[in-house]
Amino acid sequence: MYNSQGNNDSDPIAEEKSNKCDGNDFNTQLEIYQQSLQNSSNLASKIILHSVCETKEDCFSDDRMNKILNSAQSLIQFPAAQNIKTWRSSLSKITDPVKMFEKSIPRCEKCAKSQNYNGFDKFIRNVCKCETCLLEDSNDKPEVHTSKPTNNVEQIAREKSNKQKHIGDSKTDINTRTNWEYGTNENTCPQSNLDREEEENKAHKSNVAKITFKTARETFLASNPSAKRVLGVSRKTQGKFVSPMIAAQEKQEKNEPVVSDDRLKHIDSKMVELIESEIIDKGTPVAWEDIAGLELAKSVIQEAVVWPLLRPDIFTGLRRPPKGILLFGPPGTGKTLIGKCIAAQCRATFFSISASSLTSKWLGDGEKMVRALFAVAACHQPAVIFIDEIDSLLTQRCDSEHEATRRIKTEFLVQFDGAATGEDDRLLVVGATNRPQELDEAARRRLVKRLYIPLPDANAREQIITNLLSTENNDLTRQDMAEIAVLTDGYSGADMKSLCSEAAMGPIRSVPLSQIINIDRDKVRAVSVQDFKNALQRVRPSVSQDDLGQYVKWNNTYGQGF
Ligand SMILES: Nc1ncnc2c1ncn2[C@@H]1O[C@H](COP(=O)(O)OP(=O)(O)OP(=O)(O)O)[C@@H](O)[C@H]1O
Repeated sequence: MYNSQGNNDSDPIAEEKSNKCDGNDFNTQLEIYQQSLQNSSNLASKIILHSVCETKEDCFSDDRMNKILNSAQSLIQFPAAQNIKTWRSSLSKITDPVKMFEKSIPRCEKCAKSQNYNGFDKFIRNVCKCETCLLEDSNDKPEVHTSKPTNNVEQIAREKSNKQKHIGDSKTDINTRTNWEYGTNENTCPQSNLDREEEENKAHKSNVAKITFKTARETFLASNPSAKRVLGVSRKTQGKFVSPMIAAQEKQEKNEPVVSDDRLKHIDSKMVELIESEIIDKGTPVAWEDIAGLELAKSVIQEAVVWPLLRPDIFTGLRRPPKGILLFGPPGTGKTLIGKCIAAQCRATFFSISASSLTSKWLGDGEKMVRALFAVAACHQPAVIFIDEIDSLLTQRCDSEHEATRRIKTEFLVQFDGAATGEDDRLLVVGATNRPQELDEAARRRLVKRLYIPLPDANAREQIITNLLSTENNDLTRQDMAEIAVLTDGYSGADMKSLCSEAAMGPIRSVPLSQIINIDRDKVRAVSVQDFKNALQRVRPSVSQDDLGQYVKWNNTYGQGF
């Protein structure tokens, strides 16, 4: 059926086989297989080819066999161009597809001699569990046949590029060649040809084995490159013991960020790293519409800081923006939201730190931290430094003040004065406090704009309810929401959020306990007015009227006056 010249013109068996098959169907399958060689994993390709061979075993014409042989060559990933000749000539003599694959199986000598050897099966499963192979597996760095020592992974990568080239060759073969010219046109003695072929075949098989078989470790590392990391450092047999702790430290030192900006030259690189990872806020940007009410505060902020930060060329001289603003008022009224919104509107980097963490968490390093914070912010301009609870940093001086706290405070004032002194600097400090009366005079003087952020009025509360319910299934009308807004006089923005969360739990609580795990999301009923009425019993306002009086008084004395 398939003669050594590869000429099948007069082969009646081949013709008969060809007629038996549905040519289109078979060609489609082959095409899928050939495509899979380029796009799928080797294993996937092998499986596809296996099914092609299995189902169409009795209908291979020579032309189709040519195609399969070409595909098989691509599949096996030739180790080196010089082996192509031998490989093709040996494959061209095989007519039975199963034998053809057997021949292409990378196998050890022991397996090859074994009576029970079922190469095709192992080829499909890509395993060989004989002792020789297991031994080879444990020496996880096989030698390769090139002059330069390389590892298996590099070798495979190189072979992949050879493969691409080879696939191109194969396609040409399919279209233009009917003869296996490499194997048949050689003008040499047949016996010596056979011997040489045998030797070359052996060498080739061992090369294929090295490439096709990967150790478990190599396979694992190929799919998990990060697994290459080891605890501590890797050691040689004669190597000195290195503690993982020291190694980790050294590694950290090596990984230190390159200090590219002069302003960071004298700053502790670990602090820079910490600020960049923990203090720079990368949360969702806040828009003005997200902040309910507070219209006056918003318009002052827009005019005083947002526009100047966006157009520093216009806002010069007397129009130069303040370096710092203070937002004061009861807790949970949206001061942090405003800080975030300023940063988002100015497309600025938002640094958010709580002053109390400087005096507690960073006590001892607080001074350095302040210096580092301003230096990093200067490198990330435009930047907004938001300091929550600024009162705990800039309290009025007293005799009992802790030395460390006093030093942090002094450093803050020094940095604040030194910051944004250049014409092009775009740095804004936003301080927030619930206890403005505790701020010292120096702080008040520096935070030029002092804005009262009061409790939300009825309209703002209604807007907060509307915003929060927009993502929940509810059957509240506008009038219901307005009524709830009236009932929540004295609630802060944060209180309103708690109230809505509590009400949203109503429908869940009405689901019988036995169904809570399996119930369909759509079957949970909508949030109702009654849920809000129940929630109002549980969530009470957190700000007292007495406190409010103090804010109003301070606002009248030091505030912006609205
Ligand atoms: N005006 C508002 N508009 C919309 N939501 C608000 C408003 N005020 C408060 N909230 C809600 O309350 C939450 C807390 O607000 P935020 O942290 O800004 O308050 P704060 O004034 O900074 O509080 P604190 O003084 O306790 O730090 C916000 O995440 C938001 O959901």
